Amino acid sequence: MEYVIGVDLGTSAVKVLLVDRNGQVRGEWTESYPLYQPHSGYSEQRPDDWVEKTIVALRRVWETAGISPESVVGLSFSGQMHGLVLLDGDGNVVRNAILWNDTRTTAECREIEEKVGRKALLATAKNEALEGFTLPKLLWVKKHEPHLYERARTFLLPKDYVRFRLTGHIAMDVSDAAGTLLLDIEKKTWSEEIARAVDVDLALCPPLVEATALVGTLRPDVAEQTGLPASVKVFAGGADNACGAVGAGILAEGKMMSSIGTSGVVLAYEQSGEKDFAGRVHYFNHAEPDAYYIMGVTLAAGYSFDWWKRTFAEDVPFAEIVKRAAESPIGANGLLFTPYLVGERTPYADADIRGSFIGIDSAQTKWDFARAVIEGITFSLNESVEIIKASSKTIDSVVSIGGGAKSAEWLQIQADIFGIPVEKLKNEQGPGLGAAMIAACGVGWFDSLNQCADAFKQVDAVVEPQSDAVAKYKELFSIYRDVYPYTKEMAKRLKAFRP
Ligand SMILES: Nc1ncnc2c1ncn2[C@@H]1O[C@H](COP(=O)(O)OP(=O)(O)O)[C@@H](O)[C@H]1O
Ligand SMILES: O=C(CO)[C@@H](O)[C@H](O)COP(=O)(O)O
Repeated sequence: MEYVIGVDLGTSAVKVLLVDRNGQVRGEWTESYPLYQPHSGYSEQRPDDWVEKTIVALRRVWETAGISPESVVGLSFSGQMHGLVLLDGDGNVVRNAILWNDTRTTAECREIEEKVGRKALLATAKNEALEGFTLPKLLWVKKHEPHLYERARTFLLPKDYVRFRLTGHIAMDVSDAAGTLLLDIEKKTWSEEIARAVDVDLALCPPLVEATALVGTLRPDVAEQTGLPASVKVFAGGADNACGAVGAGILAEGKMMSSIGTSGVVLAYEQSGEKDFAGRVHYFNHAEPDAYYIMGVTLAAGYSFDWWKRTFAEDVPFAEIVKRAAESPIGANGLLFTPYLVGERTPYADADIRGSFIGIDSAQTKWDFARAVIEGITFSLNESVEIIKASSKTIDSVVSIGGGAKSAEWLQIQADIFGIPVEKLKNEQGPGLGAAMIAACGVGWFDSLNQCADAFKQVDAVVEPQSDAVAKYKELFSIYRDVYPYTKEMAKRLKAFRP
């Protein structure tokens, strides 16, 4: 039996899946790494942590599955998007990576809007200047750490850096490059116009490849460390949301995905790259060549849940917290939560907003708070569902992936808040599966990602919305929506007191 490997470089951990020709997951291994948040709004990771942990996970996955490593024929990647990795001329990392959920770059976003022009930005990059994207981070380093910027010769995104270290080849795939704000989304080339306007040398941009492209094989030293054969074919791979969409079979119009990882994402397939969504949603190239997707992003989805657990119930496992939270009624006995712990993206592009609990009552317990957190995260995702529905897409169901899809109770809350049936897959690791599917097509097992998805995607259950719950959540959602405008100015005034 032959196998392929999908590596998902997430924000909380690297998750490696070993998959056979029938799409059965034969092995899984996860290695976590720290996130550094020295100030409010800052979020960094050490790129070499990603490499070290990926190498450990690649060895452990075949060892624990008890297979011969010689039977692994292909490998590909899915990665957290937008993070800036700067390399010097010798391929060494110049500073810690600045991640997608780092919001220190509001001034740089305004600078991009002013110099490129919002109209030109939306025509070429198809997206607004948001703090999370890569170009504002590049400009921040240029302004605040000029000595480091001068040393930089190339910039990469997180999974591209790991792939470079594993194969020795420098490249960035188009689906991830779409999140830099430097890509001409329709032409799939670096935009000279944007680079010139903000005075960034295009020589910093790496060669572009499709997510499905073969980029090389493993370096001999990496083969030795991982125990895998040096002949393993390595395919570029894509942005985690693009790969999540591949793994969830979002490869045709009318299909939608919700992902609750560290971030929260609601995504829909888009055949054309020529539309104008006026920046209301992110509009990126898919991992499938010549396809696109639109999505809305909640910055702190699983991250809010993580924060709550860390702060109020450290020793209680996630699954147990969800179970206890589900015992609290819909609306958590009158408590509402907004998940703006690190600012927000969709629908409020606001780096200064912070979260709230509204309606605290002496009768509430800590499990009401847990329920409010879970509901608040899902309300935030529902803002994106509403925008996508309004963009004239007919959506019959949503495929749920990510850590948040592990709990049946949370899947029911998603179905009830979205008012749409929610599909649960056998394995919630959509991005890792999508990466494995890219490798499976690359080594010739399938002719197309669509054909591979038909064989690999395994729906475990469909969770139907319950009409009583849908009605109650509709009412709660309208209260939830009022919290942002009422707290916006207060959050700005509190900024001076944040660490
Ligand atoms: N059993 C569970 N039930 C619900 N949510 C969970 C469970 N286990 C983990 N999570 C949530 O999933 C998140 C991790 O999801 P994951 O998709 O692995 O994230 P990432 O890709 O960002 O590393 C955690 O932050 C946590 O909030
Ligand atoms: O910034 C975005 C998408 O624009 C995030 O979705 C990142 O891609 C990180 O994803 P997770 O670690 O939550 O999977």
